[in-house]
This record gives sequence, structure tokens and C-alpha cells, in this order.
Amino acid sequence: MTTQQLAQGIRLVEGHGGLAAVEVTTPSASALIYLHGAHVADWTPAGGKPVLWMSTFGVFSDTDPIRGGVPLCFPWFGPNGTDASAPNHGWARLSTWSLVDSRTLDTATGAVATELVFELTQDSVGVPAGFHPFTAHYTVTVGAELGLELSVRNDGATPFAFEEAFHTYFAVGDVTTSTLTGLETFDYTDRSTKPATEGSSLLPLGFTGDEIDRLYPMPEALELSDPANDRIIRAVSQGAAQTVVWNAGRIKAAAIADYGTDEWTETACAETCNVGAHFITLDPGATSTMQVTVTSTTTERNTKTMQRLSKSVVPAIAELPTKAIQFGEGNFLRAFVDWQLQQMNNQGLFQGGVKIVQPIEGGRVASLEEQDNLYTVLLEGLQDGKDVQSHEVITVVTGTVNPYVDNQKYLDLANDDNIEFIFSNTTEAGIAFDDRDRLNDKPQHSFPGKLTALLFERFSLGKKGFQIIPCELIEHNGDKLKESVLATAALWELDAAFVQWVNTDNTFYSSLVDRIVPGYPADRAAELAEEFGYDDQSIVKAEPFLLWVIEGPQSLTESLPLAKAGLNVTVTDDMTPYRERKVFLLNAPHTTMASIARLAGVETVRDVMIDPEFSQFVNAEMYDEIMPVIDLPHDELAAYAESVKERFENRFMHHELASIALNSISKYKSRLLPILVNFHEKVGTFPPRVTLALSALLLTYSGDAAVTVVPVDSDEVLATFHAAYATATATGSNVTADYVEAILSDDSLWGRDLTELPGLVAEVTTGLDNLRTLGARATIALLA
Ligand SMILES: O=P(O)(O)OC[C@H]1O[C@H](O)[C@H](O)[C@@H](O)[C@@H]1O
Repeated sequence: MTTQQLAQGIRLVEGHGGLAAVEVTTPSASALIYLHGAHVADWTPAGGKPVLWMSTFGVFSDTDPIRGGVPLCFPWFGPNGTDASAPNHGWARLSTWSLVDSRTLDTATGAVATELVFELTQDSVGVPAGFHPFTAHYTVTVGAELGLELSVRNDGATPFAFEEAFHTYFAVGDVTTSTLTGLETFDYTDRSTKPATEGSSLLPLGFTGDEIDRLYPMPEALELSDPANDRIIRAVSQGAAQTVVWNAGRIKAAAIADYGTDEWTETACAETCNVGAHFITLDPGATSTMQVTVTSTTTERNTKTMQRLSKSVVPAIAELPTKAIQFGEGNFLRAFVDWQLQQMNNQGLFQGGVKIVQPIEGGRVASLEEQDNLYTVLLEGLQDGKDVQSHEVITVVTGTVNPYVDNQKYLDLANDDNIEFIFSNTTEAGIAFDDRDRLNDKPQHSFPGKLTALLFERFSLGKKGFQIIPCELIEHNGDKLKESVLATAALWELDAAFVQWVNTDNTFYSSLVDRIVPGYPADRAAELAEEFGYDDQSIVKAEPFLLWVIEGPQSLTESLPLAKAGLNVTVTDDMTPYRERKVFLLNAPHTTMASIARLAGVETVRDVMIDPEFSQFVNAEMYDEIMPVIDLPHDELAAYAESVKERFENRFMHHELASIALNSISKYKSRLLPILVNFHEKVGTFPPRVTLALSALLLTYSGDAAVTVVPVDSDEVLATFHAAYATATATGSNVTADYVEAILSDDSLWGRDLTELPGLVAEVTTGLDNLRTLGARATIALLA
């Protein structure tokens, strides 16, 4: 279109790299959109800050995607399914779109907005020759709201299938203080693991520097708090089944060329999409539309006049000798390890403080220093039958060390005879040997590299070793850390005497940690500042529950008397049963509830727990069916079961059963089937509630139109159940029994043929018939 035809306030300009762009200025906002990829690179509401983030390391050329803003992903998302050489996220963001229309609109609020329409067809530059005929129109509305709408029409004679996404990079002042709300009750697919895994979130999503790459169902609205800029960014979508939440985190940011190492703190992507199982298929001539509206609302902040938390706010803080070094300054360690050290100090049992070492370059120890290393831990939830809402200023941090700024200060820690313990949480990827590390690096790249340098310094000074307790969420974390240290020592060709000192003078414990730590309560920052009387930019919110199982010598209970301080900490020589305890007493009842209570219309975990019949059912499952098959003392199991029940009942959580129900068949296999099998071996009968959960799943998965609860599982699994049910319906007179027999004998579902367990088919069949004819509530009443 020619310049004369452009609506008012629109100019064609040359953007970075000489790329053609459209600049839009309206009374309510300004924007910049590149024709390359129809890439929205800026949207700034009048008087506000940019809402879209752009990398300062971005590459602008007609062959590269632009980092930041809104990459438009089409016709596929992520890597191409069949062609590894095809560009990530499709070619639409690399193609040249045409501006085909622009106009000024009066919006519903009376404000003026500008609408621009970009077009891409199979003839556009960048679209592969011979591609399926289509027309895509991308409408960008620039005003007090940013509107993005992609409509795709199938111009061909055969169906057209594609994926699509608005890959919105939102700008925030400090992502570690941001939370994304709207997704709390959904299960998600974690795309950061290879292969992808399933996860469930209970709480608003926070960003800590680990990569977050999750695919969720799209909620009604997504809200990203941006307390550093006193605003909330809100995205409301239509025609989009999913959202992908992505933050590169420290490690990935460092690995991406056009993404600055520290830039992960400045942005979070909350995308609007139809991908994977929700790809779009259009019949010839049909059109689909996906849309998002973004707004940015200023939040009020009372903290401007409020004093910042510091030593002058908290009088008489005792001087503490530093007894521990902690690698990692994140929310978890501060609400878990440091909070526990404080509880011991409060009781005169430890009398020590901790120095925090920032394990990677892009960290935030500086913001702790701004508050004299003080911060507040806020506990909310049920504990021992009581509603807990408490807060405490944590005073155990005696200082911080940033080895990237002052490596000598870091190595000097080796000289401090008071220091006995080392704690760490450097993310799951943090404990890994790195062959690029050298002894004279300042500092070494990896955590094991840094630790080896510190240990070597300590050894060279002729001092005693450390007790090292990692908290990273990986199995045998202590063994893995020790292996990495020894591999580093070998790489650096350090003395055999040093290796021996590492082995004999130091103890590496493995540990299992459990406490939900949602982090900074951004949505309530102003309210909390008012309540506390100070502004704390490092508040950490956590649940009251805590569990720490440490594998190693019992002598630890004396030197680190956590249990003596009343904390739920166990030192053991084998943590395997504790791992099982969590899977079987927490995750297994979740799956049972999702299978059965949903059939009775119960929606959340808390609703199950406050329902007299269902809570009694869950209780009986835990005590009579699950506990007998776990190899731990009854008292310990009972105490754990009680704490799990309280966590289930937490009124601060809204955990939807529908989200737990995702992929229930594989969950049943790993969480409940071992109980069924072991119970049968031990007792000779089937555990009735665990077995009923299987009946409930078979009913839900049958595809029978009378069942209104919808299963969410892979297409293959659903097809297997539907086919078995259809066959049984078509051929047999014993429809239910034939169906149950077909499913239980399918070892692709269960890893074995379950019909080999004598009597199981009959029992599952009875359960299914009861659930169908009596309903879930009356069926569980039969077991009461
Ligand atoms: O680097 P890009 O190709 O732009 O992709 C950036 C990111 O996009 C999405 O959010 C994906 O879920 C991530 O897996 C990917 O890393």
C-alpha cells in the first residue's frame, strides 16, 4: 500500500539492520512492527514503559528471527516434526509480510486506536515454493490495549493442518519478583526436559533462573505481575487452546547468541497458541482465528514512603560467626535452609550464620546486600490442625560473596575455621562436571569447579574439611557432587593427598527436600509492606510444611541439630523408602481422587478433603491400603500421612482434580499399581479403594457417552480404551467384563498382563458396574 493510503499516525521507517518497519503513534500508545515476520517489536502505552521486551543482543537481518517482541510462529511451533533442518517455530517469522490495510478506530472506551493488517500467502517471500495454498491476515491493533489477531484461510482443495503461536516476550523490571497467575490449577507439560515430562503447579508461577518451558491449557486470563515497574500485564486470548510459558533461565540464556546472559531477568514469555495435540485443521475454504488482547495496568505502591528493610528496622541483631557457606541465593534455600538455621538459632542450638555465594554470574546477591542481608519469610497454610499465617525476618545471613566480582573474597572463605557446612541449590543442571574449568579461573564456570577450587584452597591451608549437603532436586545429589569434584580434581591433576583429603575429611550427604515455596508474593507486596511496616523486596512465601531427609552418618544430628529444634528432618542411611513414601502417600491419593471424586462432581483436592465421605475414603486408602506396603515404621508413615492431609486441605491452594487427571493411565501405573500388586502379594486380596480407582478410570476412558467426565490423555491411550470398549459392545454379552479383560491384559498400558492376577478382572468389573449404576458416592459408601 502506498504512503497516501496509510492511516494517520503511521510511518514506514527503516528499523534496525535496515529492515522495513511500520511505526505507529497514537494518543494512547506507540508501536513498531517489522514487515519481516510481521514482528511487533514495541508497544508502549502513553506515559508508560514498553510492555514488550527486546533483546539488546538481537540480530536484525531478513534471514534471522528477531529476539523479543512478538515472534509469530506458523505453520509449526518449535522444531519441525519431520525436517530437522527446517527453522524453529516455522518460517512465518522469517517471511516478508505485506501491510495491506490500516485504519483509525474508535474503541469501546472512546480512545482512538490504529489497526494494521498484514498479509502472508503462499506467494510471499519466505514461504516455501509449492506450500499448501493459504492466506494469513495478521491484524495488529495499537491503542491503550494491544490486539493481535491471526486469521488463516485454507485456499487449497485439501485439508490444511498447522500450528500457530504469538510468542509474546513481556518486559518486566526483575523477573525474580514477578509471578504469573492464572495457571495454578493446571497440570502442564514440561518442555525443558528431554523427553518432555508432566508436572503440576499449585501456585502462581515464579521465575528463579531455572529454565521454564511449559505448555499449559489456556486459562481465561494470564496476569504477569511486574512489581519493579508497578504494573500488571494481562493477556486475554480467544481461539487459543494453550499457552507456553518460557523463561530461558541462566544456563540457556548464556547459550543463546542473541540473548544476553543476564537478560533472563528482564522478560517472561506467556504465549498464545494452538500447538501439539491442539493443532488446527481447516477444511478447504475454512478460516480459523486466534486472538490476544494485552493490557498493562498500573498498580499502586505504598512502599514509596515506606522504609526499606535494613538493620535499622530490626533492632539488636546478634553478631553470628559464619558456620556455613551456601551456594545459591534463591527463594528455596532462603525459605528452607536459612529459615531452619534461624529456628535452631532461636533456640540456642546452632549459634551460627551463613555466607551466601552467588553460584552464577547473573544472580541477585546485590539486592540482598541492599537490605543488610535481611529478608522476611512468610508462612501460609495449615499445620498441626491450625491455620498458620506468620512471618519472620531472617537474620542468619552474615554476608554475601559474588565470585564474579571478587574471587579472592570467595577463596578466603577457605581460611575461616568456624565454617563447617556447605549447602547448595544450584538447579538440577548445577551439579555437573565441566571440563572447561581450570584451577586458576576466576571463578570457575560450574558449581563443582568452584567447590573444588575452594576445597583445594582449604586443603592447602592444612585445615579440616566440610560437611556438604546439596539440596538440588536430583537423586543421589551428594554422590553426584562428590563425583564431579573428584573428576575436576583429576582434570586439574591435583595431588593424590588432596583426593584422599576430599574422601576422608569431607562428608558428602545426599538429601531430599520438600516444601512448596511460591516465592515473592508480588500481588500482595503493597499490602504486606503496610502490615510489616517496611518494604522488603526479597520476601519469600512458603507453606508451613517442610521435610528434609538427609542420607549420611548420624553424627550430623549433633553438629546440625535440626530435629532437636523440632524441625521435620530425618538423617538416615537409606532414603529410598522416603522417596517411595512421597510417591505413594501424596501422589497416589491424588490420582485416586482425580479418578473417583470427579465422577461425583467434586472439583478440587480441598473439596475432597472437606467432604466427609470422600475424606474418609482417602484416609482409609492411605492407612489401610498404602501404608501397609511401604517399608517404614508405622508412626513415621502416619505422621507423614497427616501432614499430607493438611497440605491437601490448604485453603490457600486451589488444586483442580481435572488437572491432576491429565495422563491418569501412566500415573496409575507408576503411583497406584505397585500398591495394588504389593498389597495382593502380602495380603492375598486386592486393596479395594486402589482397585476402585482403576474401575473409575476404565469407566471414564471407555468413551461411553453417558459418562460426562472427560479423560485427558494421549491419543494412543484414548484410542486403545475406545477400541476395546467398542469391540466389547459390538461382540459380547458381558460387555463390561470383556472390556475390562481387554484393557487389563494390554501390557503396553501396564508393563505387564494384569489378568494374570487371579480375580482382578472380576473385581474391577464389579467396581465399574457399581460406579455406573449406583454412582461414585454410593459406591464408596459400600466400602465405608
Ligand atoms: O530461540 P527460539 O527459536 O526463538 O525459541 C525460543 C523458545 O520458544 C518457545 O517458548 C519454546 O517453548 C522454547 O522451547 C524455545 O526455546
